[in-house]
Amino acid sequence: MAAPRFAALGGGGWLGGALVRAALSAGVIAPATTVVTSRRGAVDGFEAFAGLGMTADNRQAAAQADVVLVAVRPGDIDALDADLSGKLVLSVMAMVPIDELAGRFGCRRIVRAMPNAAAGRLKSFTPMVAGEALDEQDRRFAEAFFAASGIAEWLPDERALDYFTGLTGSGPAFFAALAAAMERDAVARGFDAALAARAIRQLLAGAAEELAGERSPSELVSIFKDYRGTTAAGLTAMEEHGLDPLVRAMLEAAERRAAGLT
Ligand SMILES: NC(=O)C1=CN([C@@H]2O[C@H](COP(=O)(O)OP(=O)(O)OC[C@H]3O[C@@H](n4cnc5c(N)ncnc54)[C@H](O)[C@@H]3O)[C@@H](O)[C@H]2O)C=CC1
Ligand SMILES: O=C(O)[C@@H]1CCC=N1
Repeated sequence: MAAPRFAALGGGGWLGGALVRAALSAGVIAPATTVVTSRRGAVDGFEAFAGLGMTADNRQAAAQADVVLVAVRPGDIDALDADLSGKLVLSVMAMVPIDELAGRFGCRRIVRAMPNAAAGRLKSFTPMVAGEALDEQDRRFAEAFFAASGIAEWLPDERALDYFTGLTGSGPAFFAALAAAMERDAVARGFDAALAARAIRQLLAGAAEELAGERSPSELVSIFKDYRGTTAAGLTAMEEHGLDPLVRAMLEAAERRAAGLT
């Protein structure tokens, strides 16, 4: 697959930058045919990719591209001046549906994708939804682009993407919140904050590797319950204090926000 002319609008940001660097490193796009836009016109983080273009001019960058990534925050979309008609558009913006993208930017070939904060570590889970006008080559390109920063999978429709926006898009923050709560508890019990921080970071790194192994999360929970020891006591307390309803409320709130209902 030859590298297309590519423009990343807002590509200097956290997520856009991670996606573009991953795709450049994987050879899905090429520095000489890629332009990253930012408000200032130049951003750090692309030093390894000689020949890559940078500009503040979204309209011009998009006009010269075949494929356009839109990676600004939803609140910045009104100020985004670009005509994307005739382009393959990849949007990672939460809360901006395909119909709205088509209406604002005049595009028809649209992929909405929802990577997560692990994209920079090439460990994103990235669900994608295809707009109606996509052809097979567009689908293959989107798969290659998002697979460069993790695992990319198609979902059937935007309702499913709204749910996954909470589940895996926001997911890293939910684990961060649990870890931060454990850290706060240790500090409240009088332990040194730096010690608590080191302990929790190592705990998370180890637990993540273990959970990515052969045993599923529910298998691991069940194995630990069988000991009828300290872990089982803590797990039972989690259940008794409403773990499942808490998780349901958390994911429903994120989903409703993704769907524009709150
Ligand atoms: N950070 C995350 O974990 C995830 C973010 N997203 C979506 O990705 C999008 C970007 O999020 P982040 O990268 O986290 O935000 P960010 O704030 O780091 O990046 C957005 C970038 O767009 C730039 N920008 C704003 N207006 C611009 C304009 N008119 N022209 C050129 N550049 C402009 C900003 O200066 C900034 O560098 C959001 O729409 C968000 O919903 C989706 C999934 C996960
Ligand atoms: O919080 C947000 O709105 C975006 C979408 C998923 C992760 N970050």
